[in-house]
Amino acid sequence: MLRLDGATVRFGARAALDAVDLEVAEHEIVCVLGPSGSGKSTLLRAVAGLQPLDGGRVLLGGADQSGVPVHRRGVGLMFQDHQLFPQRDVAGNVAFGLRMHGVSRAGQAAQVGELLDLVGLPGAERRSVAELSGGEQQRVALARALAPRPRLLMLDEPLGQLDRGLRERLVVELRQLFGRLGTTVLAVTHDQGEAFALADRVVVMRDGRIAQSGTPLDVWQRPASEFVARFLGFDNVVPATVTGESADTPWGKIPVPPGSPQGERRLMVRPMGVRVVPAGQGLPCTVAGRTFRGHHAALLLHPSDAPPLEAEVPLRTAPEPGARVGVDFAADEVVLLGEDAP
Ligand SMILES: Nc1ncnc2c1ncn2[C@@H]1O[C@H](COP(=O)(O)OP(=O)(O)OP(=O)(O)O)[C@@H](O)[C@H]1O
Repeated sequence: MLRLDGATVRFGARAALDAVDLEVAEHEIVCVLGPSGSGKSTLLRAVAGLQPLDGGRVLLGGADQSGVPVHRRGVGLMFQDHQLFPQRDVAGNVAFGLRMHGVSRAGQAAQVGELLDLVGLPGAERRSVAELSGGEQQRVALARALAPRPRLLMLDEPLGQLDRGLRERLVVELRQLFGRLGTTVLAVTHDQGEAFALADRVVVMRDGRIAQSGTPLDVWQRPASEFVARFLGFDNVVPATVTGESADTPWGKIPVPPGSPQGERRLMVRPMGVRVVPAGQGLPCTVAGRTFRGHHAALLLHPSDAPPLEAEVPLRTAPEPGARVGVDFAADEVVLLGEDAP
C-alpha cells in the first residue's frame, strides 16, 4: 500500500528524515513512535505530499508520488491541530470531503449518518461542534477523515489533547473500527501506551531514522537497543560481559537466557525480573522509594556500589522505604541489547 524508499528531508544541514525505508501493507495499522523532534510529523507530511522530499521516493499502491499534489494522493489526514469548522454543525463538518468529491446531497446525508453511527455519535448531525466535548470533537474529526474512504488514513497524535481515561477507551474503539472497515492506518504519537494499544506494528524513530520496527509484543519484549529500551521506560541498563549463560555486571553475576550473544554488551533487566529476597541473600540493596501502581508496586532500590534498580513487586509483599533487602535476577527478564544505529 505504502512504501518509502530512502525518503530524505533536510532542513538546513539537518536531516529530519534520513534515508527512511518503510512499508505499510493493506489493512495494516502502523504507529510511528519517538521522542520530540525525531521526525514523526515530517514522515507523515512527506507521505501526504505536504513536505517535498530531498531524496528517495514515496510510493502509494506502487505508484511514485513525486509531483502528485495532496488532494490527488487519496490519503486521509487527521492532525491534532486539524480544527473543525466551528460555524458548521457536525454534519457540515463530516460532509466536507464528500462535497469536495461531488457527492449528491442525499448521498452525503446517508453517508454522514453511517459515519456518525460508526464513530459512536448517532443522530449528532445537527449539533454544533462548539458544544461538543473534546472526545466528541475527536470523533467528528475522525468521521470527517474517513468520509472520502481514503486508501490510507494518517493520524498525527490523534488523541493527543484528550485526558487519559478517554484516550484509553477511544484507542480500543479506534482499533476495532479500523479492523471492521479494513482501513490502512499510519499514525504517529509520542505516547507509547497509545501506539502499543492501536498498532499491528510499531516503528520507533530516532533522529530521522528507524531505530526499531516490529509488533508491539516484539518491541516490548526485545527492545533492539539501549535507546529503544530507555524510550520505553526501561532504565535498568548496564554494561555487561556475557560468558555462557551468565553475565558480569555492576550488580554482580546475573543469569542470562540460553543462546544469548556473548562478550561485551549492554544488558537490560525488566523490573519484573528484579526479585526481592531476604536481606543477607543476593545483592544487598536499600529500598529508596516505593510507588503504588494499581496491581503492583514499583520499587527504587539502591545497591551500595552500583547503579540503582527498578523492581516490580506484588503490593502485599512490597517492603517499606528504608528497608534493607536482597535482590536476585530472573534470566527470562534479562535482554541483551544491540548497538544503536550510528
Ligand atoms: N519547517 C521546518 N523548518 C525547519 N526545521 C524543521 C521544520 N519542520 C521540522 N523541523 C525539524 O525537523 C526535525 C523533526 O521534526 P518533526 O516535527 O518531524 O519531529 P516530531 O518527531 O514530529 O516531533 P514532535 O513529537 O515534537 O511533533 C526537528 O528537529 C524539527 O526541528
